[in-house]
Amino acid sequence: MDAPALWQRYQDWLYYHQGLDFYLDVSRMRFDHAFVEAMRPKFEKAFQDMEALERGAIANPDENRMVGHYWLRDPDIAPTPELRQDILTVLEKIESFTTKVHSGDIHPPGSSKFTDILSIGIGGSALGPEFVADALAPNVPPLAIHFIDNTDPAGIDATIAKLQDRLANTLVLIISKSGGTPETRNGMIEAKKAYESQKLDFAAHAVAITGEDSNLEQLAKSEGWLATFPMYDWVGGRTSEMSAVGLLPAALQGIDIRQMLAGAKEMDSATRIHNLHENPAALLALSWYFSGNGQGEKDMVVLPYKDSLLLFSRYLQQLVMESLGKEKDLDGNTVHQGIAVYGNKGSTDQHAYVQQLREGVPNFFVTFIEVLRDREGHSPQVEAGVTSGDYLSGLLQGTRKALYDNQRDSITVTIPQVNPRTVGALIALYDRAVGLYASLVNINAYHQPGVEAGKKAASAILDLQKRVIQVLQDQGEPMSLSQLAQKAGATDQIEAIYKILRHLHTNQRGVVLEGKLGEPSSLKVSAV
Ligand SMILES: O=P(O)(O)OC[C@H]1O[C@H](O)[C@H](O)[C@@H](O)[C@@H]1O
Repeated sequence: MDAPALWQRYQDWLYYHQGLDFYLDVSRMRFDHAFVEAMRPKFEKAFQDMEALERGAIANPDENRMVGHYWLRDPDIAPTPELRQDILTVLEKIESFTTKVHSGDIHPPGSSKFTDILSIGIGGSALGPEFVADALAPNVPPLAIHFIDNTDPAGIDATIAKLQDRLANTLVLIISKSGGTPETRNGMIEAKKAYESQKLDFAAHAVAITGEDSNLEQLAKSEGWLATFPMYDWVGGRTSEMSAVGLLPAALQGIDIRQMLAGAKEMDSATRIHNLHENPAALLALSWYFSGNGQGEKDMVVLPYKDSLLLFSRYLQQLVMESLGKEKDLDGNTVHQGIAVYGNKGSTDQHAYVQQLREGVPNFFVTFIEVLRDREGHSPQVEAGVTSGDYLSGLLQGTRKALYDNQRDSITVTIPQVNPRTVGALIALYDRAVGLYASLVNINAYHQPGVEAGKKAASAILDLQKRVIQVLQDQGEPMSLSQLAQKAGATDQIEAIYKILRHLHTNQRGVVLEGKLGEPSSLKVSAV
């Protein structure tokens, strides 16, 4: 396509939302008129599916649940007055709790104010709060946030060490919808021990955000924690940023959550429109479908050209991959759907892997996220008439062109600046694009059956570890791995036993391995 034709295509497809000052450009996705026409009936169905979902249909049939994250931004569209009231009540509770924490009305036992937050959660109970904190927390927030989002002991130590001197003034948020995720429970137990080691009352510092009647809620109530906030079964973890999961930590950091909700609500209205051309989420879903042939054949590389949006790619990775990565479609056919998502930020990544994007395997499309406002205040010149921000902007345009010239497609999302409204709008845009795309490819975007397999296998390994330790303790003599496996009744799991023992041995957990470590059959194992 020559330059005038490309400029015309750009103008024909440019989407602009006046209220949000938001642009979407899909002109560098090479779909043609025939493709768009062929997709129209599929989109009509997708629009209707989304309408039914918003009206309260069981859009997550496998878990027999409604899908209501859109109601959080506009409680008036909740399907019943009770649900509407629940949403409003929680929002008021978040705001009044936050006001009291900021004023010192709610304070830790030994001092006048909380200064820090330790947020413990994983997956959808971490990625949204982490992204929003990075994107929006003021430089000097009323409370500074820290995260434990794994069961890595060294990672837990590093976070607790940073907080050691301020633990007495740290508010701990335990976030888990199910209230039973082991990584989160482990983080909580370790945090509790850190409090106890300083003779601090953990309960007086702890807040739970969790589903009704979960183990975590029961624990919080029985121990008299500072507060609990509910999570509803109709909000999925990966779409929970606008529930208490995301709003409470954001509000405590001084982020304007009403603006986040307003931006999301505005984008929700814009993405409800039954018209491909006028609906930015539909344009995204159309582009994804085109690029990957409706089968995820190409990866989505997300490149925000703004440091504060770095974690957006990681946030989207869960939203897109956990929602769309499914073995079966809604009719039970095996389809192995999904779109792989990765990315960090531009221009930094241009000095890392963009070489491959330009010249290597053409198995991706890029989404550039452009932010028009460079910074607050004046920019110095780095060359005559040129600022650092001009460079960032030029590098984005240059990469987009260099990729397009080499048959690599891209989408560009443009926002005026990073603020609570635009971040809310971005989250809402992708919520809807994922929902529409799921309808196009006929899958349930709101469950995650595949995650269970790894959890079950991990719990079987921990059971095996207990059995193996018991056998070792009962047995006085050193044994070979195969003898041990036989006595534990697990001859088919000798490799797992070897790995368990190697880990216990390294951590001096009462197991000694003798022999050549790289030759498992030479090893003798005993308890000490
Ligand atoms: O909030 P939780 O119940 O602790 O769940 C935390 C995360 O873990 C699960 O395994 C799911 O795959 C995620 O969708 C979820 O967000």
